[in-house]
Amino acid sequence: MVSRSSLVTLASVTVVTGIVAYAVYFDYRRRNDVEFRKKLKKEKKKVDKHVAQAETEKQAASGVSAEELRAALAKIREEEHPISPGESEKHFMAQVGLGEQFVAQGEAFFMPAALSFFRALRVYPSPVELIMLYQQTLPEPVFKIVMELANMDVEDRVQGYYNHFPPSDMNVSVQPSADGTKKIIVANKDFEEGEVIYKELPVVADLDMDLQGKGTHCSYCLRQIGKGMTIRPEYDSLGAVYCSRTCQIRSKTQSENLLFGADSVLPEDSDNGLGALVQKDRKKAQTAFVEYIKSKGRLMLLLVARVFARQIACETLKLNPAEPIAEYTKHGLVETTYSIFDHMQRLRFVEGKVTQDERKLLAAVMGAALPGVSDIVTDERLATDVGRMSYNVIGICPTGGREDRPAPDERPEDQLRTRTPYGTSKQVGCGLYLVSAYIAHSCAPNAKPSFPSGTSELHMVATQYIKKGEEITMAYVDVSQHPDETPVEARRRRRIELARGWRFKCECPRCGSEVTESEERDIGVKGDEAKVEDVVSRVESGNAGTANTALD
Ligand SMILES: C[S@+](CC[C@H](N)C(=O)[O-])C[C@H]1O[C@@H](n2cnc3c(N)ncnc32)[C@H](O)[C@@H]1O
Repeated sequence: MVSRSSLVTLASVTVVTGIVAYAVYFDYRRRNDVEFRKKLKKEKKKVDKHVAQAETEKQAASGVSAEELRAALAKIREEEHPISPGESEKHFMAQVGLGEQFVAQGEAFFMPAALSFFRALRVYPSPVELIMLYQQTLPEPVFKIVMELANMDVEDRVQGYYNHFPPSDMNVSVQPSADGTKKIIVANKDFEEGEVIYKELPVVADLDMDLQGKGTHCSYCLRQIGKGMTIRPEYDSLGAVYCSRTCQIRSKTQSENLLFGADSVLPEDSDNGLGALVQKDRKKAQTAFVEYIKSKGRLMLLLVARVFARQIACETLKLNPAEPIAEYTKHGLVETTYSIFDHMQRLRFVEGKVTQDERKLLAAVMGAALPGVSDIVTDERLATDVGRMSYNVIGICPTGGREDRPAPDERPEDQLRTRTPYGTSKQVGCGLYLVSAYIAHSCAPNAKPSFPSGTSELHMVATQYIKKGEEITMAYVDVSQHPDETPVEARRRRRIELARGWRFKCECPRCGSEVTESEERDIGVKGDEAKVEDVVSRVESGNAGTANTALD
């Protein structure tokens, strides 16, 4: 048997790697396509039949050297990878078939057999399920080779993440902090004061609730729109408006259609009339969700919904052979190396609060657009993602922000806080910026986010000379001293805001030199309560534990 702890790790690791990407499609097929289910059953039967024969041929350990496995893995990685779910399914079936044939040839063919089974595993949406099936059906040496390969593959992928992220043209890299407890952003070259270090677009962004649907700002890029210049789609339950067709199309493709639109989510030829069938339910579910988030001001829930929708959109776009995938990859609509899920998983967070009703409302919207996908909205995942979102979003304040934001009516400790040196009260909305999320707070920062194009495009600007290798910092809160404050009061305000919003006691050099012992008390937090997901810290410390030792 595969041990439970190994399976849990494997499950999470495979989720981290983004193999989950195909799940949306496969899950849909499994539920809705009788032929597909039959095919899977047939494959299992073939494998079962083989077991009886393989039982008599059981070998000892794989005995394949690490070098040999690494070379084989490198070769497999160079092979063309199927992109569309249709291609993946074909590839899966072909590789399982090949593997069986090799196994039937006997021991001398165990290595090529294992390579085929491993190729199949790489594209299968529920790898843990398949591994369990492999364990029951494959000769032990073949199973061991498959597991060794899978293990190497996952480890390389997870550990290789920071070789791809941030993209090299952003002039910064992610490095461990001096005490090794977190990750920080470091400059890859020198920057003069006032120079733009990098520009970044948000993965998701939204207007504050009071501006939603008002017609004054673009719902996608958040730009202020002149009177009479708005594009208002015919149907949109959130009341979105746009400044241009480009914004409308990007928004629709990424998340708006699935959450608040009326068009079919699947391309026409894969739709099978589903679109027309679900239209009524869709409108009802959307209206209930919109009413809820507007009345409760649940901006973070809306942003998380957009992340879910964007992930699904990435998968459904791959279903459309008429659309060149390269186009979408160029605009970041389809990720090929690491998915949005991979990125999200690594963000630091404090667990968020989500009610059962909220989960049901969102699941209903998603399920009505694409039956089957609501399963990905679990209580646990939603709470973590809402926590991650609240913890990492940056306030968008073009030209220094606005003055007419309604004062929040929650208690200070429950108010929405976004990272912005201008103060959340000045923002028009907020967004999740993957690179900027890694920047630590300082009360004497060397950089600041600005929005010179009047949109959600963030420019990280050096506010002083920054030397190559130096850590980049920004202020999460307004660190200036207001006219009605003494220096002690200003310090206390910013430290309390940091404690309430991000649950840490600021340890920046300025606080280190200014804060007296008596001021240390009463800010509501002792150390740092934020965390990264267990599986991420385990994998990053090289402790994944998924090797062939997974056998009890
Ligand atoms: C620099 S890290 C970047 C987060 C990154 N995603 C990670 O995995 O470590 C940001 C975290 O460091 C801590 N932090 C940031 N600025 C800090 C400060 N001035 N004093 C103490 N802790 C700070 C907080 O826990 C914050 O969540």
